[in-house]
Amino acid sequence: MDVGIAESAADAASTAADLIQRAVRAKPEVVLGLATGSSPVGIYDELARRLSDGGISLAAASAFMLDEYVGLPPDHPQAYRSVIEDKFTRKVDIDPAHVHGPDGTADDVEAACADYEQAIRAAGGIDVQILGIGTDGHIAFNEPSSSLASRTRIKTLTRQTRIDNSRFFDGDLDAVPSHCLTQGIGTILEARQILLIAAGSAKAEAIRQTVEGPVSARWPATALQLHPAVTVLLDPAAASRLDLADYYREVWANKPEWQRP
Ligand SMILES: N[C@@H]1[C@@H](O)[C@H](O)[C@@H](COP(=O)(O)O)O[C@@H]1O
Repeated sequence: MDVGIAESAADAASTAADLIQRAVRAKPEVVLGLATGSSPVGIYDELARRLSDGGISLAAASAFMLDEYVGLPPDHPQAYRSVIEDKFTRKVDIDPAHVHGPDGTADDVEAACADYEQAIRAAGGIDVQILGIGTDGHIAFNEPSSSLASRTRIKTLTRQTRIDNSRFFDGDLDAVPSHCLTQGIGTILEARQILLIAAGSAKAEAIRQTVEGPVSARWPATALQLHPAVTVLLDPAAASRLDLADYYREVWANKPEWQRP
């Protein structure tokens, strides 16, 4: 795991955009894995800025979202399909027909999840998966106790996650759906490269567990320790509980040019 502790959340987002820009230049038909939530918004803004500067084009790219609420119509402002359009895809030149998400309105949930897995495979797999992290250590919506081998499926959200996300529903906990469709941890681990971004002290414990804790379904993001190409980009507050922060800073500062994101 590469752990980068930036001076600020904005710097972390800019470093993440560097990594994605490099991947897009190497493969214009890159397949991106998109996360919702507030954490990746800085990355999306930075990519949009670079696009308008001519530094990047996503015209040949495609994308797969991590997860979706069950029961919200796709045009609901908090449906992840709408959120990703608002925060990212409408600002860049990616073809909207090439942006995919799990179907949270499907009658046959199992078939919808199997179809989603098949669509990812048919696209050749995800090249760069962007991740945030929940305060309880979830990635996508893989809540604690999720199988580390799980595939796309329906999950029940924890009360903590619904409380955390109620800020997007005017603070109304009852308005936050109780279920979601989410890529599984096994699905996420098949991405070729994974980029997790976190900021703020509320994420510090989840980050400590993710980077330094034992691999355990109690903290689902710890499964990322099993992946060979993970970059974790943090602001100082999110990194504040790491025992080995000085070591990570030293490693990052001394990376040879070819190893830099
Ligand atoms: N399903 C999403 C996750 O993909 C996201 O990483 C996480 C953190 O959200 P935020 O970045 O807003 O803190 O919560 C949501 O519930």
